[in-house]
Amino acid sequence: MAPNPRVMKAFRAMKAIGLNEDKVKPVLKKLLKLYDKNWELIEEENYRVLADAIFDEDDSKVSEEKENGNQGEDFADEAEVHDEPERPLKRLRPRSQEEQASQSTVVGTSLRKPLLDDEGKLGANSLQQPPDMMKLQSGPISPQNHPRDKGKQQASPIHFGAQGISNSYTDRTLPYDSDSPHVRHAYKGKEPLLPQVAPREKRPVVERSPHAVRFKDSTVDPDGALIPTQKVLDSHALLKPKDEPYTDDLPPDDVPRYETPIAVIRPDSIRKEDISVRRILTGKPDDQEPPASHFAAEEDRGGSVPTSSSSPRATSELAAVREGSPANLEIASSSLGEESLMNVQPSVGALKSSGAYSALDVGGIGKLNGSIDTHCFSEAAALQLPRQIKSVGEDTHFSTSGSAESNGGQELRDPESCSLVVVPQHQLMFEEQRSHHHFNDITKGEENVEISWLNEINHERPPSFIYIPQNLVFQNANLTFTLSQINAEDCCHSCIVDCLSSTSVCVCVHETGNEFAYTSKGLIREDFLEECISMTRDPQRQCLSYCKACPLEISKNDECLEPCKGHLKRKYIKECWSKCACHKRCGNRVVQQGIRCKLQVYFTPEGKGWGLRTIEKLPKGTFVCEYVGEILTTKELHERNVQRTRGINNERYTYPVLLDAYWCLKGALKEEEALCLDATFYGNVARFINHRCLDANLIEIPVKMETPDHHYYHSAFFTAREVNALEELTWDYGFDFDDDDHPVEMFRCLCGSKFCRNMKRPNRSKSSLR
Ligand SMILES: C[S@@+](CC[C@H](N)C(=O)[O-])C[C@H]1O[C@@H](n2cnc3c(N)ncnc32)[C@H](O)[C@@H]1O
Repeated sequence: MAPNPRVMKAFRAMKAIGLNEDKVKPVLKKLLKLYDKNWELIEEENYRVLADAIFDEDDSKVSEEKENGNQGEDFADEAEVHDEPERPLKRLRPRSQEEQASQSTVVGTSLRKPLLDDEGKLGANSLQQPPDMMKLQSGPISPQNHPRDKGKQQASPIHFGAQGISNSYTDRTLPYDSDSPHVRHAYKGKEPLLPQVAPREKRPVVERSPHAVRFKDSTVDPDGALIPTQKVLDSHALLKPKDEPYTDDLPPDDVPRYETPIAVIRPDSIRKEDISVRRILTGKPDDQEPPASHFAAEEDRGGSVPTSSSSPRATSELAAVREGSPANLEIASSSLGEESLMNVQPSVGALKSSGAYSALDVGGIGKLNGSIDTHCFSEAAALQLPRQIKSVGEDTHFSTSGSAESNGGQELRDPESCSLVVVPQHQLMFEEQRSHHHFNDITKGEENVEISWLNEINHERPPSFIYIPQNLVFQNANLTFTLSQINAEDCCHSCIVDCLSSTSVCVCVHETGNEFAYTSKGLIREDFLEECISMTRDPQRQCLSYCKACPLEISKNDECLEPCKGHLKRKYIKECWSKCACHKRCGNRVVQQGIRCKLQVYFTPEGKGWGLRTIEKLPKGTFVCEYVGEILTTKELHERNVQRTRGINNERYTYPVLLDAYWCLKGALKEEEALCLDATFYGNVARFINHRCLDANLIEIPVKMETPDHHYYHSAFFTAREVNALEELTWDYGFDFDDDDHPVEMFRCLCGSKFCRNMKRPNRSKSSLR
């Protein structure tokens, strides 16, 4: 006779909580008798009464259990079960009573280890639990977190407490009924977090417990969270007597370690009030996300998200990314600081098809083979990635009722629906470490310092560009940095270490009036700086020179060559370089040392887009950064501008810097010598410096280094005054806003300076016009 499916189901439910058939059979028989074969009563609440009865029996009548355990009996025929009424093993009580009972009735019960099923798999919820959690379970269950209080309870993995546990079934275990939406879990001593959401402890079980079993095949936990499960290769490693207590001891060396990753993907049903959601933002304007500062503040409060550096996880992780659908990668962290992170390793393919790929490309992050470490969100905070995890809960049909049997993790395994990237533990650890601190570094590690970016205003992310720390020739620029080109008289030979403190006269200062531009503290000398500032700002002191045939005008290829509009003559700095005898750290080498101050790219609240600010106070004369970009000839620049106006390559452009300080010194420049820098596609952090009319806090000063040719030099920014921490760094682009002939479209100036030259700006007050 075919086995009764209800019996089989009861067995399965009990097996999931570590009760084998031998134990279940006799009790089930009794219950059937007792309830007059009313299966509904037995099946109710995931066989609660059955489990309770077994535990009661277990606790009080060990010997009786043997007697009742008629293992040979066939449950297929329920009619064979005695009709004789018996004392109920456990009465179904009203909830209030049950709660009381569970609070008061604490009996010692040994730990039960989840058993393997027939296939050698662990039960769907057979997650081990670390000792700290076990302890928590030994306390009384409170009405607030009573598992039956739907909407308040938090789910838990199937497990048993480490010490004495309540005799209440709900207190000690939770049968996982794949068909039942009523999954109940007890989590004593914890505030309930979410309805239908796996508890914090559940996800990172493997992470927290080095010897925990790792799972491979995906299944869905009762809360809809995805829990990959693993077929255990060596089941002996896990086959232990059911009642054997858990141990914290590491498994012996001969026990195979299961390195297969575990990951849990949460549906978006997570209540935001219950958790701190660290979300990788979408580009969607309607997606309201907490600002990055919120996250940072949360961490400052000893928040729940540890950094990877402080708590590297003990396992690899796995994540599902739904191809082709925008998604939301989330990190959830509870206020309890329990479960904290989700490491997401979306496939590059999936990212490419979404907005994530371009997001990752910012600062070259995408080069990290698509690995996203969401740890870094304490720093990164607002990096935008597609909504992927959200769709896991909604679109990929992961059952929130947790039907492992019905889903069986199929969605995860289905290449059509999800793209899984399984990252071996060692690799993840490496990538984590590698990417954690660099994830939000817009320089992608190219500078001495990391430069984070932050958008507290909206969901825009920094524009895509390739970060280069030094200028690169685009194509036709005539630049040769040969040593032979550098004359001996342009280099210092008698300086030993630091030219600034050298007793001999450094020849490198010949060009700059026999005075170094720098102080021993690495700042620009006050008088040098003031001279530069006044030559730039003071119209009386401005010295313009005019080319006979201006390269800028020639590059326009107009039929009628326009006269030169004039080029500002400027002071410049000459730094020592490779052919000099001094030390690399010589005081006359500042710009070539690269960025030293703490900077941040941030989204300006005034509507100027992204901007650059300092996050530390900067003294006057501090070198901030160089303007780095592609070195173009003016002709190449003109061609780019034409393309932009025609809508080709018309992304938001930066304003190229003309390297024109010496144009008039050499007579007519050859086409390939008239140079400029364009940071639109390749550039450094200077591309984010916004314009401010006249009283900008940065001044740009030409710096000569490796080439004696005047047509090429470095363009370096120094602070024109002391700049406070968090102040935006600005630079006067030198625009004439009324020049309709400007090669690139002029923006409406929002600099806020009382000297603003943009007469058409909307908020210009009459007083400022006077
Ligand atoms: C070199 S980029 C600076 C970075 C730019 N804000 C961004 O988001 O990438 C120059 C562009 O910034 C904006 N911008 C710079 N200064 C501005 C100002 N004072 N007022 C309004 N927009 C400004 C303009 O859109 C301009 O085209």
